[in-house]
Amino acid sequence: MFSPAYRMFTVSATSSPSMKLVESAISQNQITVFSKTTCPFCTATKRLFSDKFPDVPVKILELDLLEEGPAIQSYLAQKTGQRTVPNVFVNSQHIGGNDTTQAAYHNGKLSTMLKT
Ligand SMILES: N[C@@H](CCC(=O)N[C@@H](CS)C(=O)NCC(=O)O)C(=O)O
Repeated sequence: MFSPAYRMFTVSATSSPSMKLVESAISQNQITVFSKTTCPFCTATKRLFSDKFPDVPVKILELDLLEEGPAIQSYLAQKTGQRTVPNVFVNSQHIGGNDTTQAAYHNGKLSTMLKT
């Protein structure tokens, strides 16, 4: 029914190393930030979590330092519709970028999610 090329695409799209890395990071950590070391919005997000939620560990993946960074960014775009960093997850839920993360802090959503 499906051509071999279609099957190859489907298999790689559902079991790629970048997908596994992303899915395991967000399922195993309360907070995951996909970041780049050169990105000022990422710095603001990381600072928010370290300043306001110092007791909650944050998993940070710096995509510009990882060989699989571009593949991770592509998978995140496919998963969330968001191509930019930072790309933030809390309790496996997609929060968004820095703007939405800052807003979620100011409206109390982050505190509720992190029960602090
Ligand atoms: N409004 C976004 C801005 C994010 C943004 O522009 N990030 C830049 C890096 S500073 C980006 O992802 N550029 C594309 C890329 O690095 O691939 C937010 O609040 O997160």
